Amino acid sequence: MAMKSFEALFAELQAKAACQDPQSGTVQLLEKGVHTIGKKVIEEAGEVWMAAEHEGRQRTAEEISQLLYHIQVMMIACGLELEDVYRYL
Ligand SMILES: N=c1c2ncn([C@@H]3O[C@H](COP(=O)(O)OP(=O)(O)OP(=O)(O)O)[C@@H](O)[C@H]3O)c2ncn1[C@@H]1O[C@H](COP(=O)(O)O)[C@@H](O)[C@H]1O
Repeated sequence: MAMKSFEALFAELQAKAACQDPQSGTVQLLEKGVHTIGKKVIEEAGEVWMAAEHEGRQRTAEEISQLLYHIQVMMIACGLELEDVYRYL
């Protein structure tokens, strides 16, 4: 399986947002706005917690990937670049 880095996914999502690809789930989610995206972030965070407590390493990794995705969608919805976040790390 081809691995995708956090940075590569972010670049892909920014490109999708820029071209407004109507097939893209990301574009559809961005249209719904920060309130809906925020709910997905919380939902995925809860799923990470539950997986970590009860579902093992692989399910936890999967849920974390979904949380990272939704965090990136939130960043794009807020007009944030990777550097805007990285400067606080
Ligand atoms: N990495 C992801 C990714 N992770 C999670 N998700 C979305 O998050 C959902 C998971 O949420 P849930 O756990 O609630 O599962 P679900 O019940 O299927 O979710 P619902 O759609 O019903 O809310 C998935 O169904 C996807 O819609 C993702 N959607 C897209 N990507 C990647 O983003 C890129 C752009 O995708 P598109 O915008 O769809 O072209 C591609 O590289 C994709 O692989």
